[in-house]
Amino acid sequence: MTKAVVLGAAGGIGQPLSLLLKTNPLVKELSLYDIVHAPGVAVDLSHIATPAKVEGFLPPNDGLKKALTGADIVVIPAGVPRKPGMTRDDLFKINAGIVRDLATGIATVAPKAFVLVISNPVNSTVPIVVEVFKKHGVFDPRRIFGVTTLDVVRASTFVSEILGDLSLTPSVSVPVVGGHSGVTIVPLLSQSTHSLPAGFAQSSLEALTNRIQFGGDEVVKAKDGAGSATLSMAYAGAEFAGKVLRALKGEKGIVAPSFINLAADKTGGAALQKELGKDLEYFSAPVELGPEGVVKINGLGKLSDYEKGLIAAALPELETNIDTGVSFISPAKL
Ligand SMILES: NC(=O)c1ccc[n+]([C@@H]2O[C@H](COP(=O)([O-])OP(=O)(O)OC[C@H]3O[C@@H](n4cnc5c(N)ncnc54)[C@H](O)[C@@H]3O)[C@@H](O)[C@H]2O)c1
Ligand SMILES: O=C(O)C[C@H](O)C(=O)O
Repeated sequence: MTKAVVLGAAGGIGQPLSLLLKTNPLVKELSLYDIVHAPGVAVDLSHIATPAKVEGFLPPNDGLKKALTGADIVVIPAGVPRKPGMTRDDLFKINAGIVRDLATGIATVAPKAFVLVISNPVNSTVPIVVEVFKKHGVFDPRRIFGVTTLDVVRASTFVSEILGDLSLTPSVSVPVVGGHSGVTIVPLLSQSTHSLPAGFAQSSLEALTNRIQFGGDEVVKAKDGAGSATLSMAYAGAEFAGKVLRALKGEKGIVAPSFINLAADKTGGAALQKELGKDLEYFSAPVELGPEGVVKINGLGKLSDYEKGLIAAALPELETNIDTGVSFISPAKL
């Protein structure tokens, strides 16, 4: 009986993500929690003819506790989205407290659940969840994930557009590593399953890289004050959750990039830190998933000189973002 929980389920991401989870045959129970509207969203979804039993909860009467009881996987899209002119870091003031409180609930009620963090800024909110779990003595680095799948989805789409054939998109795979904001998003286009056209200019490569790094801004601008990516994020979140669920069921060899604590695989994490030349505690890298979460952190593979430069440019901002998250919960550590 696999139980999935969405925290922030009535929001722009939460609703379509809950819809997609309701259609996933591996989900047998789906609990929706939000500070508003979750019971209504749950009743609506409950009429869909798929196996998952859906329930919705609000904060009163121990709603969070009831939603989380027995959870196997918890996805968190709770929090405020960007408006034009804002960076993801501008969301920290509000979202840090939201994520801390929800993480406290998970650490108390469902400490063994897989936690998938969507709320921005991911580079800081994941360390917040980890520090909360450490404080409760229930931290398992293999089970806490920052969802960076939207960057991978964008990279596949944009490369397919350049190749002039969107039908290729499902098979185009580009590793995207680092973190989830601006220059910390590092697409490794030299490792794309589908090569860019012969003679693709360096200036075009830089423009494509920039588009992947700032794809979120493209949506924020187009929505013109009405928020950020919701539908593409719901798709990406359901993709990643689907992989975690398949791994949980015992399927082997599933690999997906995710922003994780590098203690999840001590050997792979140390090797990655060596490659980076920096003892970062967190990084988004391709990880192999298993029934207990992260099995193996893969290295970066062969990088072009341009990609080496992108990684070097990402490291200082990543380090600052991580410190911001850690010190929000554990100021004495820094
Ligand atoms: N990781 C990514 O790639 C990615 C992509 C897109 C958006 N995001 C982030 O996801 C978050 C949500 O975006 P959105 O567009 O769905 O926003 P939204 O405002 O539409 O929805 C957020 C939901 O969270 C709920 N919420 C607020 N505080 C809560 C709490 N304490 N407990 C439970 N629910 C609470 C709100 O009521 C709302 O329903 C934002 O922080 C956004 O930046 C991340
Ligand atoms: O850009 C944002 O603020 C939302 C999200 O992180 C995205 O990449 O679309």
